[in-house]
Amino acid sequence: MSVNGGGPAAEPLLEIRDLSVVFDGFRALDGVDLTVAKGELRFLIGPNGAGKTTLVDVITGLTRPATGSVRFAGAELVGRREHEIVRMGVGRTFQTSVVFEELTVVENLDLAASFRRPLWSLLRRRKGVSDAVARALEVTGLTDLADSAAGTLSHGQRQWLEIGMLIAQEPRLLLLDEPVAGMSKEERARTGELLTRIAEEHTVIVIEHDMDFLRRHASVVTVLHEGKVLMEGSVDQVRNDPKVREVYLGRAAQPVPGEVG
Ligand SMILES: Nc1ncnc2c1ncn2[C@@H]1O[C@H](COP(=O)(O)OP(=O)(O)OP(=O)(O)O)[C@@H](O)[C@H]1O
Repeated sequence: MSVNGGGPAAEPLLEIRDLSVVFDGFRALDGVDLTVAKGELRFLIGPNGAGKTTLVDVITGLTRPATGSVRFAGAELVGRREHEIVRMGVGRTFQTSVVFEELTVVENLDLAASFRRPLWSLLRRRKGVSDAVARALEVTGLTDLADSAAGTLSHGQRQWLEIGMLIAQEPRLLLLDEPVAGMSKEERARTGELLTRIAEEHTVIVIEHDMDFLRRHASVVTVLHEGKVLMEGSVDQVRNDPKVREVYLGRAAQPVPGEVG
């Protein structure tokens, strides 16, 4: 389905075709097709167990699919190791924190940045912070906290640091898993601005359940359900789609998109 108003098709960065993942006979993903254009900020939603995390796990090389292909900037990712995929420019956040509490904000960013740097450049003495670290500090708004220990940050600041650690690796594609979970209203608003800023220079895929956040910040939304793409469209199209409403209404514990936020 075209969701960009019929204009010239943007250059695809991620092209997923016929992707299936089977766990002990159970199809966690079942023939998923997904195309994300360069520079897009794409939201991925779906009820619990829809396959969102599994999809990100396949893109990042953590899980091997039974069938299908994942092409990133024209190169096949299926069959590659996780660290190789990171080096190719795909970064992700995890639901569990990867921040070193006793290190400062800038030290955490520097460590993350060094992950993609060739060994010879690590052996050279560097003065001050690298461009990638300086940019990550600026984009996340953490410059004033650069020398604070990560362990002293608030929950929101810590989430921004994790996003900053990804940016410091200068990925072309960022995959963020529920970046506003547990955040205050102000922190959510700041995170929305942060994502919009990041999407100016990167392609971003965000798994997010928070409908209020989606209404404010999402443009294109892909809905997964039982391992399949149920639909793709604008927030309004998704909210008004009878199939999507049924999927969410069928699960009393989850809000219908757009009605509870
Ligand atoms: N390693 C695994 N072994 C067996 N089943 C798994 C494994 N990982 C995921 N699953 C199953 O695959 C389905 C999809 O899980 P997944 O975590 O991708 O869903 P999700 O959309 O991310 O859900 P949530 O919103 O709850 O995180 C679920 O039914 C889950 O139980």
